[in-house]
Amino acid sequence: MAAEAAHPVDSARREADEAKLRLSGVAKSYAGRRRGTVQAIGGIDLDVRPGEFVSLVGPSGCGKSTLLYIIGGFIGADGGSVLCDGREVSGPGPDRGIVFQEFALFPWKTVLGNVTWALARRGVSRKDRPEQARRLLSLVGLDEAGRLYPSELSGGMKQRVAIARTLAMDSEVLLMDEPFGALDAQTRALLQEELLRIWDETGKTVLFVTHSVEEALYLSDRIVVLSSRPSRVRDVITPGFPRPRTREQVLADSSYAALYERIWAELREEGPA
Ligand SMILES: Nc1ncnc2c1ncn2[C@@H]1O[C@H](COP(=O)(O)OP(=O)(O)OP(=O)(O)O)[C@@H](O)[C@H]1O
Repeated sequence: MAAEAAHPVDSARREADEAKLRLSGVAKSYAGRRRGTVQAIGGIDLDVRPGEFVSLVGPSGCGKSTLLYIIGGFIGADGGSVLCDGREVSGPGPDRGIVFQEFALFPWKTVLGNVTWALARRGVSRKDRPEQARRLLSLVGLDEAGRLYPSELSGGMKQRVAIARTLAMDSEVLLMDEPFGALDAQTRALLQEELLRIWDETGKTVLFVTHSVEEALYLSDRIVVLSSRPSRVRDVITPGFPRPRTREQVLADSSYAALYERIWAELREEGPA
């Protein structure tokens, strides 16, 4: 006997239950000193599934960073709700790690010290920290750099340490705010490849803010295009390039050019915030 087709309402409910992150009507305004109230986010609904890689693109100033900080629990929303694993987010938590564009390392600690700090915060025993820190540094390609200080590192190396430190927290959700925005093109391409490898190895759920349509297309399962301020979800694109993927395969895919043009056309229409 043929299997019964799932009832559409049941499958919608199951998908919702499985959401790692669930944003419902998230809104945020800032009280400006000179400009009056700035309504940054107008009401965002979005579900992110466990292990999914989702990118957020949108015009400058539309509230992408704000949204990430709300999900991280660093600032509160004025309206709506954010659920992580079905629990309301009310502040920062070990289930959500954040990587910023600016590397935010402790300059007085070595590379190893920066990563060990995060392991200590997570409650890893003193005995196990050096071994785990070395494993994480190896994962981001920094086996030899443990004794160096941040001032001795290139931008790309600093960002690798920042990623290792966030991985040390072992958060299931990684919130990444233009993590490669300050890097040169070659380093950026290398780190994109490494991020995909790490994501594949660790199964993290990633929400990734970027200004680069190429980057979003290469990395993501889904791309969320936000409108200009007060931002809403304007479009959600599922590129569907096979995984594991290489940049060359993605660029050569017959649907790449049309997707690229579609996202750019939407961003052009929205204009700057
Ligand atoms: N602390 C704040 N106080 C007042 N206004 C703020 C504050 N933070 C952000 N804003 C305003 O809220 C809006 C959204 O800012 P946000 O940095 O979240 O946008 P973004 O999409 O990440 O920008 P970009 O693409 O340029 O990085 C902007 O108009 C910004 O000026």
